[in-house]
Amino acid sequence: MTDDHAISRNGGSPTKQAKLNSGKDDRLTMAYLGPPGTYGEMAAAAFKSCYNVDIDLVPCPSISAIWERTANFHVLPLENTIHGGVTETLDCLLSNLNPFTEDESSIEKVKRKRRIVADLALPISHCLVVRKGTRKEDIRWIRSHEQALGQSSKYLKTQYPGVKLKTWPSTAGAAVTLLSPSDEDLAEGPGAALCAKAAAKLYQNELDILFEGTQGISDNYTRFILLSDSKTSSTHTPSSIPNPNPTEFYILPAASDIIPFLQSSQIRNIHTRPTPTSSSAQQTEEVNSSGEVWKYREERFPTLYFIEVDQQSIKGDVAVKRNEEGENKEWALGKASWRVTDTQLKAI
Ligand SMILES: O=C(O)C(=O)C[C@]1(C(=O)O)C=C[C@@H](O)C=C1
Repeated sequence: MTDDHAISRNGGSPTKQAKLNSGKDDRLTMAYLGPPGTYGEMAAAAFKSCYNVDIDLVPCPSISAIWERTANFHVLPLENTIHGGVTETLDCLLSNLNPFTEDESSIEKVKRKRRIVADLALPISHCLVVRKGTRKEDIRWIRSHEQALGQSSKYLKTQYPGVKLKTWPSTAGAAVTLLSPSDEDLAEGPGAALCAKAAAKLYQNELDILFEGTQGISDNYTRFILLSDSKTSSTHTPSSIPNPNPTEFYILPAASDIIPFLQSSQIRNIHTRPTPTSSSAQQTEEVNSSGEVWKYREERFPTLYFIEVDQQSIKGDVAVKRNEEGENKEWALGKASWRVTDTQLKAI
């Protein structure tokens, strides 16, 4: 597997990237969040195990780098039991609603064709790791992915009040920074990282686990989604059991677009994200009684909606509406038609 820092410096090995970009290499590729020891790596291994063909795992240095990477499959964390939606993932998915432009680059066209095909719920438990010899009372800062810090916020507030929290694109990447600290880190004193036990084990000669389970509860899960383009999903079928109750995903540009879904189906989930550059902002304003120009909420706080709908509950109206209004009104982002089960996950 490629070293994460090599990727962040070089954008991946030139030969491999050239092959991925050219599409001439027949081998299938799956982009996920590296370096080794991330939860994303575990999710990718689980999705990969459901295919009967060999798939090259392509580690990427951040969630947005996964989205920018050309590959047959993309593995993204979507939501977490404690900390909710993974904002970087939602922003990547919602960027598919950007207005189409004539001079759109080929990667933009490729990104528009990606659809969600499967999901899994990975159990998440974080370890607090330090360089060997560092004691609890020495720790001046703690680094991890925003989600791991958020999931552990109660523990961090009570056990490490006043300690500086630093974000990093991945949990395992945060642990790696302890191995060769930057000048800035050294100046701030000894630090710690939150990561999976798998990452702590990879560096067990250099790192110690000071505490296991910083998220505080045992039933903590992160849901990962698998995306692929229609050509890949039509030619490669997973061996996993189809989801008996699949869900469909949509991006909606206005809150009012949720109404037909509310009337005609069961909504399982709604995530919202601000979109300052969104074309959905309405250019309407009126003068209020004190002569002040009142701008509508949509204009000052433009928002996109990512909704998940129970497919079996969708009644005719939404289906008809979909055909009538097409992709200008709403964007279908695919369907989780299969799932890696908890039993399959345990076996990996
Ligand atoms: O940093 C990692 O190890 C990841 O796989 C990312 C990620 C996330 O984005 O939510 C995945 C699972 C955990 O919730 C923490 C971090």
